[in-house]
Amino acid sequence: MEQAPNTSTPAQRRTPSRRVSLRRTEAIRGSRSAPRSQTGRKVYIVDGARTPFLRARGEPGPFTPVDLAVQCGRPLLGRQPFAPDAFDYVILGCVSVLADEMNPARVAALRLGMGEAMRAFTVQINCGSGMQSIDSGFRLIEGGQADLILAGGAEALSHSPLVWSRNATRWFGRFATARSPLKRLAALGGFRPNMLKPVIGLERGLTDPITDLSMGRTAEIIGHAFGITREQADAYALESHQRLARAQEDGTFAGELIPAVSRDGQLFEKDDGVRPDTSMEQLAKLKPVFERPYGRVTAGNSSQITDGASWVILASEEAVEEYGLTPIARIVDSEWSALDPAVMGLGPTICSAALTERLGFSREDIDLWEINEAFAAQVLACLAAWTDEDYCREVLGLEAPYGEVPRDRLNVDGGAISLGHPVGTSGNRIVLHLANALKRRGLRRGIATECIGGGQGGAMLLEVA
Ligand SMILES: CC(=O)SCCNC(=O)CCNC(=O)[C@H](O)C(C)(C)COP(=O)(O)OP(=O)(O)OC[C@H]1O[C@@H](n2cnc3c(N)ncnc32)[C@H](O)[C@@H]1OP(=O)(O)O
Repeated sequence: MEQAPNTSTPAQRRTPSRRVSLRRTEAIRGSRSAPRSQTGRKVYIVDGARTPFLRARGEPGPFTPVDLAVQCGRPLLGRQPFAPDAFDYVILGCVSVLADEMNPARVAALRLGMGEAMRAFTVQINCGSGMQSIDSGFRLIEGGQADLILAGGAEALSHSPLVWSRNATRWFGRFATARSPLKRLAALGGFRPNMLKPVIGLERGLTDPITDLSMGRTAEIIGHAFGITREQADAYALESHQRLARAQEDGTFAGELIPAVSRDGQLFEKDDGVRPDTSMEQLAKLKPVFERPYGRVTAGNSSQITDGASWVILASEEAVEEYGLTPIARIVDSEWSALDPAVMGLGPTICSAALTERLGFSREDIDLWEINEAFAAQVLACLAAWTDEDYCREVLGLEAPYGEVPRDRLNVDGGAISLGHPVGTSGNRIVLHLANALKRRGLRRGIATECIGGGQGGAMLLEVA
């Protein structure tokens, strides 16, 4: 394992420089949660659905986060043998909440006709939000406080709010509160054209506020530390597109993907980020985006900026019996970890290893993996870390390397590089897809895991019921 480089971006140079060292991740050992007993009630994933994932194309897309949640939520609720008001809670992950959709969980619940008595809350833990919503529901059912929960993620990155500079906000405030025409005229005099330049919301949102590193830069850091080459990252990205294209062709997403219709009647049936015809040659032509000229992270091997929503229905054993539901998979347990934000992409290595260790499983006991593809270099760095003796000993506290995850067991139907990454949704989608993929392939046990901007990781272990 190489020491990470001490490189700096112009943004970093404005602030005191910060040494980035993987050794600092040792601190994460203190952040693992204490072993939990397995005496809680059983929690099942009984159904779920998502919208097509639609690329953000530089202008607000046809759906807001709540629109998306409603688009796949309505048919999903319609195919259940119970009424929508039978749920105990609606929980929704959403990172970029729109000002006119505050607490989107509750807005979605009401628009879905789940009744005024429906309790609903929104969770935000950056890219972990969609998985956090499932975990929050899991804990409520496990602890006996609920029997049926609708847990989702909804994100419309194309609608990311624009953030104006402080000067502009101050000026808008003064102008809006000026009580007389004279005062309004005076306030108008303070206007400067450069105030119209927004601090773009999405770019800031994809930059860590503590280290001032973009998410792409954090992938470069760990890619460099674990010796991931540009060719390896491109080959991984190519395979992601090929796998998604194959899954789309062979009907893998039937039932999981529900078409969406915009207010002006346009039908969206398929994920539109996939490039079935991309090649190593085309990928090789793309310039590094985050570290020029020698970096390995390009538009071709990064997750795409996308709009999309996903829901899963969680049920207790009692609810399964009462409504005659057919479980897809059981949530066995979950784990969260925290680490240096500059190497946030390694989050999955820590929480997944801690989860299997706590449950008495080894890496070989896991039949399928969904590791959210934030960046190819980031996923590959995680895989390399698990085979690195020093990393496994020093960071994960393991006596031997955690082991290799075979590529044919990982992200078998593509991932965020080909499909897109609506950040508050992806964690939900990978859990739903893992459950379906385990069942379809007749496999037993899987882990869905993801890195989380800000320096965290989340993992959830499922078993086919
Ligand atoms: C915790 C976490 O999960 S962290 C992750 C959070 N998410 C992120 O950080 C998002 C990461 N992704 C990004 O920021 C953006 O996708 C970027 C900056 C990498 C690229 O953005 P854009 O430049 O808008 O990408 P875009 O899709 O337009 O592609 C740029 C070019 O590459 C080309 N391209 C992209 N992918 C491919 C491909 N697979 N094959 C061939 N060409 C490709 C496009 O055609 C385009 O070419 P053009 O300019 O000639 O039209």
